[in-house]
Amino acid sequence: MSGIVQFENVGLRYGTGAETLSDLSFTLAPGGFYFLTGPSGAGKTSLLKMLYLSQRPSRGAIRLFGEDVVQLRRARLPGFRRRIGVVFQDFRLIPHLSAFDNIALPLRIAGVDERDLVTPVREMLAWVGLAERASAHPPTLSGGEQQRVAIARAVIGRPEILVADEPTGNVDPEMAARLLHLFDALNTLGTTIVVATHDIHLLSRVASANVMRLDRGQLQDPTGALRYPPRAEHH
Ligand SMILES: Nc1ncnc2c1ncn2[C@@H]1O[C@H](COP(=O)(O)OP(=O)(O)OP(=O)(O)O)[C@@H](O)[C@H]1O
Repeated sequence: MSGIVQFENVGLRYGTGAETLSDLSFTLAPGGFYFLTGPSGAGKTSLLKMLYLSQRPSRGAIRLFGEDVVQLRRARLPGFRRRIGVVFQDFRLIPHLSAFDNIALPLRIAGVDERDLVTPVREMLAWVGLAERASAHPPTLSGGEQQRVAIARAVIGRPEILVADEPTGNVDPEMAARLLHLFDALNTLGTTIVVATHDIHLLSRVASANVMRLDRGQLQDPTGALRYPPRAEHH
């Protein structure tokens, strides 16, 4: 079955304790919008880490873009990671770079000419409501402002997959709706979106979204829609 992300019987165990995640089997369709929800400690962040290749599973198979990534050679990891935008729960901004330069980073790494990156970075700053804060450094920004810089940095390179861990945890409901609209717009352009959130109000805001629910380390998928998606969505 074709999917941009495929998990098959994936389990994750930290150390020698019980499995944190067990028997995860699901397929994400290219161009889909997915929410990952579940109680605190259910394993949402752990699942996302395996998805963006910062954590190997203890068992099972993971394929991204049709390729097995569990046995991937280290040298090939950066090539895969470039195709995935990540909004980390703790932002991971570079403190000595301005908001502008943090957001420009993926474009600079991709070799985009300096003249060509000013407009997209400024547009992205405006999108997340930080046009006036372009030269501010992360330590001088509020939590919500840092979160918005992190989101702008994750989406500016138009990644094929966007993974966001609680991306609206530090902003008010109005800004949360605006950020979700940004994800929706990116989704319309073809990016597959995976958003982990506690916030059940967010879930109803994207009409086409699928909801994946984690509980005690297992994915609740009563309809089987995740394991056997009806078809890829086209926009
Ligand atoms: N690096 C690690 N080493 C050991 N245990 C870990 C590690 N990371 C997470 N855990 C444990 O795995 C479980 C799931 O954590 P995880 O952060 O994935 O949950 P979560 O659903 O994202 O929670 P939250 O919504 O509170 O962020 C927790 O019991 C946590 O203590």
